[in-house]
Order: sequence, then C-alpha cells, then structure tokens
Amino acid sequence: MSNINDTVHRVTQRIVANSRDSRRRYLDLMDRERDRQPDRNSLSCSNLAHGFAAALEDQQAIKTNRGPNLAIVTAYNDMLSAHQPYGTYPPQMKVWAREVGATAQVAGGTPAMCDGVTQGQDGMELSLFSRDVIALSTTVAMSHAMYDGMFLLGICDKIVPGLFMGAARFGHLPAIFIPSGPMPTGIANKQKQKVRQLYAEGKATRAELLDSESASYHSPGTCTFYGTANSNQMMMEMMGLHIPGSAFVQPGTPLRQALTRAAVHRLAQIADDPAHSFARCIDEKAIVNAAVGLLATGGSTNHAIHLPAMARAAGIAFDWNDLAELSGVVPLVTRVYPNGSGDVNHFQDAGGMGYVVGTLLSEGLAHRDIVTVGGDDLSIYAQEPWLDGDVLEWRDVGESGDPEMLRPASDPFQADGGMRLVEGNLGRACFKTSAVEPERWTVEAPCRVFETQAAVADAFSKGELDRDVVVVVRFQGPRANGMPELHKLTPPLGVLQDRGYRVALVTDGRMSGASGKVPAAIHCTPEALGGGPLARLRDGDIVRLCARTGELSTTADLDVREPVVVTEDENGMGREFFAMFRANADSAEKGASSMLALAGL
Ligand SMILES: O=C(O)[C@H](O)[C@@H](O)[C@H](O)[C@H](O)COP(=O)(O)O
Ligand code: SF4
Repeated sequence: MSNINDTVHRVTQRIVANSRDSRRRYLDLMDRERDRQPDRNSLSCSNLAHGFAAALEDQQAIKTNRGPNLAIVTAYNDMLSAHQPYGTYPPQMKVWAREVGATAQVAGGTPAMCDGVTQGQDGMELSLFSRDVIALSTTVAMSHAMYDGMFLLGICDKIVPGLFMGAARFGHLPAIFIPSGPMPTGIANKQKQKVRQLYAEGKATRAELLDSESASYHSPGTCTFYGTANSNQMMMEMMGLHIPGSAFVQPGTPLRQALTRAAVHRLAQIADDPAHSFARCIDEKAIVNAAVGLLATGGSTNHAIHLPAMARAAGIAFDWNDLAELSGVVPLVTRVYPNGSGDVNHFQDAGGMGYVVGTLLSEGLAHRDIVTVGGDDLSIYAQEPWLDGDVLEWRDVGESGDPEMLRPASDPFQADGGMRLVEGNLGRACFKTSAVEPERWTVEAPCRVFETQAAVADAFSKGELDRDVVVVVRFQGPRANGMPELHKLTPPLGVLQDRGYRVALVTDGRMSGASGKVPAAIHCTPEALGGGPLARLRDGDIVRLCARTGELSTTADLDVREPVVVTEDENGMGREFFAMFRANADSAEKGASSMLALAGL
C-alpha cells in the first residue's frame, strides 16, 4: 500500500484529471508513431544508404539491422563549462554501444546558451526562447527514422527542458539523459558574492572582480551553485531519467566514465521496449516528483516556467496552483548555495540526490511507482553509485554527512517548500523563500518603477535608492523582450539590504536560479506589455509583497490609470529573428512558449 502524502496524491489526481484529454491525445499519437514510424527496414534503400554512408565500422551493423541504433543528441560546445566535456563523449559511446551489439550515431546537435556569459547582456533576451530552439533542434535530429532510442546530452538551464520537450515528441522511443557533472569547488560562493558587492560599491577594482570570478568558475564542469542547471540534474533523478546517481559526479573521473558507459548499455537494453518508452516515463507522477524535488531542494525559480512547458510537451497540464499546493507540504531538506553556504560538491559528499530521494520517499512525498530508465521503482535512485574496483555498484547512502546542508524530511530546514505563489491586483508571481531570510518575506514600501536593469544600476549609483523601496522592473516579460534574467540586480539590491533598508524586487522578468538574498516577486503574469497591471504603476505607489499571506498588491487605484506603453528596440545580437517567438509566447505560467501555443499543446 502506497504511503503517499494526501496532498501530493490529491494534486497528482487533479493533474491527471486536468490532463485527461491532452494526455490521451499524446499517448495515442505516441502509439501511432510506434506503429506508423518507419524503422530502418521500412526506409527506402536510398534513405537507408544515406543513413549509414558515413557510419564507417558500423555500416554493416546498421545496414543489416543487427542491433539497436541509438541517437546521440548533443548540446556540446566549448562555451558552457558544463557542456565542454561532451566533446569526447560520442566516440566513447560508440565503442560502448558496440560492446552490447548496438550502434550509436550523433543524430544532431542543439545550441546551448550560457546564461553566465549573457547575464546582463543583450544575448540574455534570447535565453528563454533558446529552450524552444533546442526543442526544435532535437526534433530535427530525431526526424530521421534511423533510431531505436535517444541519448540526450545536456545539462544547463534551457537545454535540459528543451531536449526534454523535443524528445517528448518522439516518446515512443526510450531516452536517457547523460550529464557530465560539476566542476571542482573554487572559492566559496559567499566570497564571490562579497567581492561583487564591493565592486558594486566601487570598493573593488575590475581586476580584483575578474580574479574572484575566475577563481569561482575555473574548469570544465557545471558551475557549482544550485541554479537552474543543477536543478535540472535534480529533476532528472527525481523523474528517473538518468542512470541512478549520475547527477553530481565530477567530469573526468572513473565513476563518471562508468556511469556513462552504463547509460549506453542500458539504452541498448531497453531500446524498442514500449514498457520503457520516454512517454511512459514522463507521466503525471514523474512531473509531480520533479516539482517535489524542486521544492524540497530550493531549486531554481526558472522551473516555475520550464516545468509547465515540459509537462505540456507530454500532454500534461501543470500550473502554479499545483506548485503552490505542493509547496505547502513539501519541506525544505537541503541548503545549497544560494540557499546556504555549501555548493553541489558538498551536497554530493553529504549524501546528494540518493539521500534526498530516500527521505522524500520515506515520508510519502514522492511517487515511488514510476517507470524510470533504471527500473520501475524510484527507490533505486535512493542509493549512490560507487566503483568496487572496476565494477559499478550502488549502495545505501546512510545518514546525512552534513546536517547543516542536508536534513531528513522529518526534521527539515523549513516545513514547507522554497517556492511561494504571490498574487493580488498586480498579478500572479513566484517568490523563492528558501534563499531569503524569513524576516524579509514581507516588504511594504513605496515603489520606484524602471523599464531596464541599467536604469536601476544608474539610480543606485546616484544614491536614489537608499531607502525602503520596492524596485519594479517591468516590460521584461516573454512578449516584451524574451523575459531575460535580471540577476545583475542582485549585487546592488543586496548592498541596499545590507545597509539596513527594506528592499524587494517586483518584475515580469526572471531571475537566475543562482539569485537569492533579496525578496523578489518574479514572472509577474500578466506581463506589462499589453496592459498588465505593472504597466499602471507609478513611482511612489505603495507596493506590498508577502510570502506568508501570498500577497502582491498596491494601494494605488490602478483602474483609473491608463497603462504605460513602452516599445523596445529588439534589434541586434540576432534578437530580430526572435520576433516570432515574442509575438506568440503565452504566459510565464504556461511556459512562455509560442512553439507549444501554436502547436495547440
Ligand atoms: O538560472 C541560473 O542558474 C543562471 O542562469 C545561471 O545559469 C547563470 O549562469 C547565472 O548568471 C550564474 O550566476 P552568476 O551570474 O552569479 O555567475
Ligand atoms: S550553469 Fe549557467 S553559467 Fe554555468 S555553464 Fe551552465 S549556463 Fe553557463
């Protein structure tokens, strides 16, 4: 008998009910794809010959359909430290596929944006929509009817959601996500933050700041703060889409190599197995498990946008009411920077995802009975991988190795999850409480209204914000300018907060998963462009946000005001090409996707 928590069960049942028609349509399509989908034997000789012309030593195996042919969809590039290790993966994966009578081919590549490089730059306005470009690129790669399964090589912010959304449309096949792991720990994240604030105050030079930053981000591997990229890895474990325990094993280690090899062998084993198709794995319970993991670990606010989009791609309706209700019963069991001082390497050493899965299952807060790539029970993810000589094994994780960072769900850091829904006459927004001191969960102050991050920085440098203030940055929504992250606001607002002022941010834009410290109501829906309530705010209006009561409101009478109209020059850095994404994007709560909207999903 399942010990599933009543609220988790009720929310899951509501999602199933809300998704009944769309999920049925999705699964019927996947069944038709399996029946209709031409496999290699039904391709014409010309089609097939083109498909293995360059397969070199695998030509005969593919030509004679000797075994499963596995697609590698890779988001490799040298720019993302997290994705740089993927450069050497495909040749190795082909060798490991041959070991088990299979073949592997790079089916295609997807782009991968580094939000760290584009943070605060024009390029950030392409970031959110790059997720859909990645989904489209995955679709292009898989549109060649040559494959019996998918390897998805991607880690960072928009890449895992994009790969997931694209692969979902080929859900009749099995799929395994393959991570590459976090870089070794550099300087402490809090030290990095301190130098940034000093620089914001003009008390550190650019050279000192660059030294500090490059001591934090210093080698191949995922950045070690718990932002969107590492939240992606957590979700893949909670959904059972990795080989168990793959998330946070460092690149270039024997264990990492063994886990990747195991992934290749496993996909060959489940290829063409309808019981382990990607569509079967990504059901309502798996989506709920991902949301539970997000709340329990204080994960990135970006997933309040990506998870609804990922769910829609699989025919599942998931919204902020679901997230908010789960947040009421899912405790915060980890404190990883920005929600604490340690990073993901410390988290892994303390017990990592094996510990998190185990404690959530023991309290009935996650669904055990889901189809995973590792097997049909999530409990196998409540272990950690290790090497016994050359042999890959899994073992129980035991107690938390650091109760300051990782605690049981029966004795958590916070009784409820790190994400709150706040709403009122300014719209609906997300408020991440796990990275904000509880005494700052309520802020009421006169607002100062801006249309760009740069204008905020300018006002800060002139001392115009040295008071209790709610900083409003509007016209940052998906249809306005692609809904960029406004993470560069964190240092100046952090300085104001450290000076003793009551400070908060309200925006229809996003923040980084690495943002923390300053109370923020983000993803405001409806957005300002087109007349959302933020467009009617004026400097000096009293704005109140409260994570406890779930309030986001102003005392100003907005109904008597005309909305401000702001048009931005969306040219340069290729933004003009993304006009079609902005024009049709639906709301942040639905995933901010024109691709899904126009596909009728
Ligand atoms: O959502 C995220 O996790 C962020 O987008 C992250 O991927 C981005 O790179 C941050 O900008 C890094 O933080 P810093 O900008 O503070 O280095
Ligand atoms: S975690 Fe962010 S900054 Fe680091 S490589 Fe990925 S996208 Fe870039």
